[in-house]
Amino acid sequence: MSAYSAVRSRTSLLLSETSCFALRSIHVFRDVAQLRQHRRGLLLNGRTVGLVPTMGAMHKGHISLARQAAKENTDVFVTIYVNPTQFGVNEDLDSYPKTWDSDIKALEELDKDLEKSKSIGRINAVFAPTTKTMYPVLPPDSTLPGTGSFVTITPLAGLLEGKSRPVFFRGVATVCMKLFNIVEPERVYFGQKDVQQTVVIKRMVKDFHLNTEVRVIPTEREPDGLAMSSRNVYLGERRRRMGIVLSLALKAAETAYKMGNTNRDDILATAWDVTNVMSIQQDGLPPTKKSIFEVDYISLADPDTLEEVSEVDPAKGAVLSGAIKMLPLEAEADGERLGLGDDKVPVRLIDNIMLSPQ
Ligand SMILES: Nc1ncnc2c1ncn2[C@@H]1O[C@H](COP(=O)(O)OP(=O)(O)OP(=O)(O)O)[C@@H](O)[C@H]1O
Ligand SMILES: CC(C)(CO)[C@@H](O)C(=O)[O-]
Ligand code: BAL
Repeated sequence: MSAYSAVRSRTSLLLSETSCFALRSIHVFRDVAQLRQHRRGLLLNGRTVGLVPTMGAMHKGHISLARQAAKENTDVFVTIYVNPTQFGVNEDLDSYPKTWDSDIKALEELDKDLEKSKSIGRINAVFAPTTKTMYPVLPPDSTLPGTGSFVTITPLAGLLEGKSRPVFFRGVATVCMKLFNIVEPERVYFGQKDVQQTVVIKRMVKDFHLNTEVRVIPTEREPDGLAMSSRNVYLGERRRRMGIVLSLALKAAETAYKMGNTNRDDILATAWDVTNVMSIQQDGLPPTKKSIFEVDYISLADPDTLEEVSEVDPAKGAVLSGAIKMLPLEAEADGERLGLGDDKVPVRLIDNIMLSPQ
């Protein structure tokens, strides 16, 4: 076993047994009290904390959030917690990818890079709580109306993603309120990819007078335009190729807007043309070649309220967003590279483009 993997496996062991330990320069906390004590020390030394909430399964999108946080704060705290209350009862909580060792490795590599580049900020801590820590009184409830202490942000939480995932934003707002209360960060970092989440969190911070600044960081994409997402590991080569349909559709609609079109029907028709053509093409293929997807929604909405607009106000711009479901493959082709779960898991992909004010 290499020295590195020895450290890593020791880490996994320690994670399950202790409440706080240090990985080279990064502190790992499991409990609230130790984290608060550590955070208070930073505050007394005039240091600032940027919080990056994640569910782990790190990719370049997460790293870009942490990198930005290190530009604007002396210390970055990353949380890794797969929050049960944001998953509906039939959603993918149990199969959500968990990659602790490679997550920590990615954060350590980022931290080394920050040290080399003499960044003002460094990765200071990882908070990886247990569910008993995050939900200390009642077990997490994913049903509606649900029992427990929740933060609900209406009507925002019921729009767009909220129509298909009715408990999602209640769970997100609730866990983020807990994380913000525990860490008391100067700034919190969220990705543009989950645009509705950023709008919900900004509303929560404003309505509850939370003493933190919400920073939204651009979407990291693969070279062909697919938004990076932890769930992309479920896409084998065939579904992965088809996964770009949403970003292509949104790009086409953005082009219509940039050419001066502000009418909803015209802008959205451009996006639907792309999804319809690609869908018809797939329908004509044999089961070993096709990759079928369903469009959940394509939306053109106000950037603050996320209510649908019939005309883009050029002074304000709009959010163009969508969600598709990549369905399981009907049949596997010989020698085909499959994704995690052998392409049998339906995968929800979301994406958006901000139509900027003109
Ligand atoms: N491609 C991306 N670019 C920038 N930020 C991202 C990207 N993907 C995720 N993030 C942000 O990282 C944070 C943590 O997200 P999360 O751990 O859920 O990863 P994810 O890739 O969004 O996973 P999922 O597959 O569940 O959508 C969120 O603020 C999210 O918006
Ligand atoms: C913000 C978040 C970490 C809350 O669990 C999650 O919704 C995510 O990863 O985007
Ligand atoms: N990235 C948001 C978390 C989720 O989709 O469950």
